[in-house]
Formats: sequence, C-alpha cells, structure tokens
Amino acid sequence: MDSDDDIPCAKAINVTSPDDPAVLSEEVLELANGCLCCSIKDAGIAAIEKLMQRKGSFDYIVLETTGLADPGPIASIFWQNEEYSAGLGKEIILDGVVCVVDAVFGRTQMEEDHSVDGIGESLRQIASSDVVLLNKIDVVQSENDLLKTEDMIHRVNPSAPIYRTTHANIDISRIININAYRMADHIRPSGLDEAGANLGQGMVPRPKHYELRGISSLQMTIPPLSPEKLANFETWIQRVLWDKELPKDDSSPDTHPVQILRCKGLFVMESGKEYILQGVQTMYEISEVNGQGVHGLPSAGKLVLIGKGLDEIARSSLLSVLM
Ligand SMILES: Nc1nc2c(ncn2[C@@H]2O[C@H](COP(=O)(O)OP(=O)(O)OP(=O)(O)O)[C@@H](O)[C@H]2O)c(=O)[nH]1
Repeated sequence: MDSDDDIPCAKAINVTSPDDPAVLSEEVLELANGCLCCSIKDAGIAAIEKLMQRKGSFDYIVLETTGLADPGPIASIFWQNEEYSAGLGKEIILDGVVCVVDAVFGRTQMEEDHSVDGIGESLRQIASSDVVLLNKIDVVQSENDLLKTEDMIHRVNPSAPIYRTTHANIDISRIININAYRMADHIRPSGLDEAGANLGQGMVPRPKHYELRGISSLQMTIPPLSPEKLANFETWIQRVLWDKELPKDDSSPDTHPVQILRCKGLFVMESGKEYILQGVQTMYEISEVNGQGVHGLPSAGKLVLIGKGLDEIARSSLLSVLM
C-alpha cells in the first residue's frame, strides 16, 4: 500500500504464472507514468497485450490494486475494452471485482473512512465489489464482531456475497470465472423477500435503503415489466449515470444530485423474457439473458444501486418509473 500517493491508483500489473519457472512465477510490469487508472487504455491494456504476445494467452489475469485505489474507473476501462478493442485485446474481459476486508480492522476503517468528496477508499472498494472476502477471521475475538462487520459491508453493498476466510483461503470458483458483469444468477431474487414471504405476481416488498458515511444503496424487487416501463427505466438510469441527478418532474422539480458507483439488475418482462443490467461509473449495459426461466419461480426482477444520494426521493423517483 502506498499511503503517500496523491492519486489513488494501481501502480503495476502483476501477472503470476506458476508453470513458468523462467520468470520465477511472477512478472511485474511497471508502467511508465506509474498510474494504471489514468492511462490504462494505452498503457495498462497495451502492457497486458504485450505480455500475451510474448508468452501466449493467459487463463486469467489477477490485477491487484494498491490499498488506496478506486476500482470503479479501472473496471470501467476493462469493460470498455471488451467493446472497443480488437485482436488480442478482445480476449481481455472483465470477470469481477474482489475486495478483501480485514476482519480485525475493517470496521474501524469503514467507520473512519472519509475523503474530500465524502466517499473514502475502503467504502468505495466495498461498493464496487462483486465478492467480498472477510479475511483474518482467526484473529477476531467474537462472532458478534464478525456479524457487525458483515452487517456494515452488507449495508454498503447489499449484492456482494461475503465469504469469511483465513489467509484468504477460498474455493477459487467463488472468485474466478464469476462472470459478474454478464450473469444474472447472483442478482436473481431468491423467491422470498426478507420477511420470508413468497413473492407472488404483483407483490412488491418494500425497497431497502441503506446509508453509511456518504455511501447509500437501494435495493428493490421489481414486478414483471412492460417494454415501455423498461424503456422508461433506461431513460431514468441514463439521466442518473450521465447527468448525476434525478430526472425532474412536476412532483420533484428540484435538482437532486445522485452518483452511482455500481448498479446491477435483473428485469423480468411480462412476456417472460429477462434482461440484465450492469453498470459501473457512467457506463451501463442492458442485455437479454439467454435461457431464461431455468430457475422457474419467482417471476420478479431485482435492482441494486450503490452510490450517493440514493435516498427516499431517489426511491420515489425510481418507483414512479417502474411501478
Ligand atoms: N492470522 C492471520 N494472518 C494473516 C491472514 N491473512 C494474512 N495474514 C498475515 O497478514 C500479513 C499481511 O498480509 P498481506 O497479504 O501482505 O497483506 P496485504 O494487505 O495484501 O499487504 P499489502 O498488499 O502489501 O498492503 C502477513 O503477515 C500475512 O501472513 C489471516 O487470515 N490470518
């Protein structure tokens, strides 16, 4: 961790290859300007492509950022690369963001987290994650401490699974090839809302809203949508992501700033089709899910938004579009 960095960003690409003794299993590429997030399109991805040219393709690339990095811009650049790159670059796809939280100090770090724009790095990292490892549980005194930390992580990011680990020991399938930016399964509602009631057609449990030190999240179950409602939602999310404010209407004429760090959703259409929403920073994608209906019930979608300003007003604005 480089605590004296001015700009929180990754400093190197570290690609490990246990089968390659010639490089002692590890190769580190230092980037010329030392900053991955500002220059990844030309330097970061280009550096990985160069490695791929020299050594052949990789099964998987693990990119470890500094402890101060904001994963959002880095994830969005890799995601953008999927769309715009050609040749070898096309093989570099974004699988997911994993965050390791220290089970001993993590809660204090989250409680004391702050930055100029109100979202400190530890909350940003948790907010942007697809999976969270709560590590060093062997040195935590009580189960209650672990539960409190898990609850805090869940309030910041209600959609990421949290796995307790020691020495980050984890079944690799939980963090590799998770396809977090493509699959709908991890967003799919379980069929029971939090009170344990079955979700029937047209029944919508109350959306859940959490807030912790500037980061808020909004989670809601969504009934089957008409194409028109989905189109309305798309207009809404564009306004929120790109203009960073809620759409104004007669009932809410004032400017209401909103900043989304990560959004995920699964929309079930009245026709039975399913669409998945994925978004990071200002980028989003809504794409049809193939093989819908494999899970049978419930016929309900789900939406998770994580960022700033996602309060009751944001909730009402969203409900007016979706319900
Ligand atoms: N008791 C215990 N120690 C751990 C665990 N995980 C890591 N450690 C120890 O904690 C120390 C720091 O581990 P690192 O993996 O270097 O931590 P890090 O945060 O990645 O460090 P930097 O990336 O260098 O900032 C090492 O001495 C590890 O052996 C754990 O689950 N339990």
